[in-house]
Amino acid sequence: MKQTVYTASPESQQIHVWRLNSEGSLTLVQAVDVPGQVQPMVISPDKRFLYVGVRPEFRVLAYRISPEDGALTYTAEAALPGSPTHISTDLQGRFIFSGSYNSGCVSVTRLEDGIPVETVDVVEGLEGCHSANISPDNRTLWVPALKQDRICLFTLGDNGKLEAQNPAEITTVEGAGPRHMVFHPNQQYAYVVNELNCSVDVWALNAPNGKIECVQTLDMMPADFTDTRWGADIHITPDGRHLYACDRTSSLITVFSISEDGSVLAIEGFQPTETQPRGFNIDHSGKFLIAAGQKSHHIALYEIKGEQGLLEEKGRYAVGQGPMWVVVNAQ
Ligand SMILES: O=C1O[C@H](COP(=O)(O)O)[C@@H](O)[C@H](O)[C@H]1O
Repeated sequence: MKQTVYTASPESQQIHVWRLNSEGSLTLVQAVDVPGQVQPMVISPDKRFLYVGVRPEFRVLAYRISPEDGALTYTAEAALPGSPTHISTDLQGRFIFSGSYNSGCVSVTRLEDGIPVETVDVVEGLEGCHSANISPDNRTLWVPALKQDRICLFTLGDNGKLEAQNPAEITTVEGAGPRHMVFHPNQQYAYVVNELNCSVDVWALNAPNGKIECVQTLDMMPADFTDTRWGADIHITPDGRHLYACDRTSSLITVFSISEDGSVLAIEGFQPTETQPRGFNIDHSGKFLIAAGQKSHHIALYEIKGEQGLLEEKGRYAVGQGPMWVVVNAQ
């Protein structure tokens, strides 16, 4: 398996393309100058395109990915109705979703043979909208509205229209601030990092009462932490055994183990990382984690070790200014 890591650095308007070597190192393949401050990124399900959200002119750009070395070639773009805070696609590569914190909306952009064409729906009134996450059955879009302590649930139509479900939302405790989330590979649980109180909620997708239910809430900070909580990102290994979430004030990545059925998390340790880790990701073999330091202007590569999934640093690399998003492609 050939793997490529992409990092976005909005302050220097660059994407860095890295080959992930199997022994645990990165080799720079390309530094791409982007026409705008590049923030969120996602790879198309068929692995042919990297989509990136840019500002101050709100757009999604599509870069074609070279099957040889992962290098990028600018291909197309489409306008977005709000500043892109997070972007993702549906599992069939028919639509791009963009969540906008500052504009308080989520939008759907139609793709034609991988090319972004037009906005087909916008839902407003989602204060602090921080991400858009399609469920493993490609049917329900989960959209955390951080400032409203709720996650809105929409059914994705074949035409890309979003229809509020009944019930239309699930709610966190007051002041939690749901931000990013991931699904367990067994499709039974979702894990949400809450930015403002630095907790992680475990949501059962098919609770016995037929509802989506929060079955565990865990404080992700060390017991003696008293500073301002500022959670950011969350990722799970492909085998569903380990979960990681980061806090930007402490520059820590919290390491969780996950019970066999996915329902229970336990904290295994805390990994100090690059300053202000706003984004990180895990490779497709589940062996490596790459974290971006928004204030250190470096990324760090870690090996995921043993039963507990603790992290061992393998190297750190200078990137552009203000790196904040990491995605990994496997070809
Ligand atoms: O994590 C955060 O994100 C929001 C939105 O970010 P933006 O990059 O889309 O402007 C930010 O305003 C908030 O302060 C921060 O904690």
